[in-house]
Amino acid sequence: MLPKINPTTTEAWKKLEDYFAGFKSTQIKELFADDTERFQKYSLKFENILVDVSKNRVDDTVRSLLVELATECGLKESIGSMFSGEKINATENRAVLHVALRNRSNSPIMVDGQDVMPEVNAVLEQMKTFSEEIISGKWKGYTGKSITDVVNIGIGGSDLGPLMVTEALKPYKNHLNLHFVSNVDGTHIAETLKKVDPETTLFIVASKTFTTQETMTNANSAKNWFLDSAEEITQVAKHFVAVSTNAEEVAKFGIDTKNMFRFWNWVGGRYSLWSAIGLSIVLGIGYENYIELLKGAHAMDNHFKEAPFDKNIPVILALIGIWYNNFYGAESEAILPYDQYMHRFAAYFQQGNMESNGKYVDREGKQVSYQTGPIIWGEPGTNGQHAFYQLIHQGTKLIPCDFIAAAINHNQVSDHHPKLLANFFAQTEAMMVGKTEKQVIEELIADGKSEAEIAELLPFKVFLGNIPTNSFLVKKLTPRTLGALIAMYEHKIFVQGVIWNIYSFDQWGVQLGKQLANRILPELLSDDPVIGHDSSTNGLINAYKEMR
Ligand SMILES: O=P(O)(O)OC[C@H]1O[C@@H](O)[C@H](O)[C@@H](O)[C@@H]1O
Repeated sequence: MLPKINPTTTEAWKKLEDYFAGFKSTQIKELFADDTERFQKYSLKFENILVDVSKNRVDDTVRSLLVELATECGLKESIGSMFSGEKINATENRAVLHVALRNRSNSPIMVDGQDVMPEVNAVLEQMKTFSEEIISGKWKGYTGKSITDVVNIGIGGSDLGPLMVTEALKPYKNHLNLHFVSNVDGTHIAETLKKVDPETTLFIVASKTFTTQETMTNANSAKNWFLDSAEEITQVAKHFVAVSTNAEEVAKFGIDTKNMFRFWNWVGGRYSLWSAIGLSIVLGIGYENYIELLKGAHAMDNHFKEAPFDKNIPVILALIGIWYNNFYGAESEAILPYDQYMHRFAAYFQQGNMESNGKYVDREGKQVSYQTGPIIWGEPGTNGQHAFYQLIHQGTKLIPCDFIAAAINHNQVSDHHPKLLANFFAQTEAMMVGKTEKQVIEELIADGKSEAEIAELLPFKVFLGNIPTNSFLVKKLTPRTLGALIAMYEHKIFVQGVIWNIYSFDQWGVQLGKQLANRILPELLSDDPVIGHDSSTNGLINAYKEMR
């Protein structure tokens, strides 16, 4: 079980607070000036991934106190508890074992006295056989044609993971066209159905619970659309498969449970791309590439389990995040991949982080007195540079940024890649060094500005700098590398949750909106005026009824 330690009561927290008082205005560039070895000391290597954390407001004392904090908060024991299948998701009484799904060394992992690995491997085998039939064209639709298009219908973790990964690994894609439908807005399914042919389309209904309103609504609409052409209900079996933990609901929907790929309640929705929820990934890039993704994640799992905290990449990243979140008061973190294929990566970890660590109640059931999970956001570079970087450089908020790029681009188009990377390196440097008054004056003189003009423009052109960044430079974005990167961020989230003394694997916060929507839906369908809510909600609903 996870310990219940309020981090602010630890010795390390108090030492960090004391140290922070004297350290807080330290400039990162001064830390470099004081130590020519800083890059070597503050960068870590994992396979083909270089993680440079040297451009942070962290010195040796901060790093060792943060490591002390992790130790005092019982991180070592907590990692052991997760990997050994203890029910660390206490509010749902479940183990947390996405690591078992990618446990390529196959060592036994026990839940309730039973090794889960044989079942994990059996589902992988089922995914392999099925995907080979679809990809090779052996699997035929109801008119005898092979499948050309796959539509994944899911939302949240049952959508974002497969979508992000299949976009990131597009260079590994086969001939199948992948589509993802998540939003209950009819536009999403309608626009997708315009692009596909019922004779050659496979629908994957991906839902852990198989009760999610959006997914079931989209799945029913897809089934009705299909039956408009196919007419025979038995033909659904050739075009609809399910991925779920809920066999009963799958059968009720009309999908034969032999066309169901199962997973288990110890897989959290936002950690499920490693489970059968990854079926659309397997179909899109082939089984072997999917296994490479799992292997990369497994290698990162082993690093996380075994490396000492001061050399442990997810641990160091988590601790640096806590330093900014809890001591500097930073409210958000930006994830900025300089890789167009990774354009959904920030969105994916927005759910990963914010659903996991967006909690105000600690593991004792008490309201916390300190900040927990940060707001996560981001877009691919260089687009962000021409949109929101202004605020990062010269706004009033501290935004620590993660920069991710590959040394080798999958598309070697003239000099695009050196230009992309020049921007990557330039931004992390600019964020750290800023631009002093002296530099601005020199530039303005060189531009031929008068003294009066210089005095007027000067304050607007100064950059304070000292904005912290982590840089992740990978050799090439392969399935294995992507797997390792995803696992790295997952474990960072876990470490932070352990230290903040919260439960990272439930998501009760999404329930209230669902409950209220279920109450309002029948009100929208009737013609009677609505009076049971506050005056704003009543007013909006009644106005909607008049407008429609
Ligand atoms: O896979 P399901 O059961 O349809 O759930 C989809 C999503 O539903 C949301 O309500 C949950 O907050 C997510 O964690 C989950 O991924």
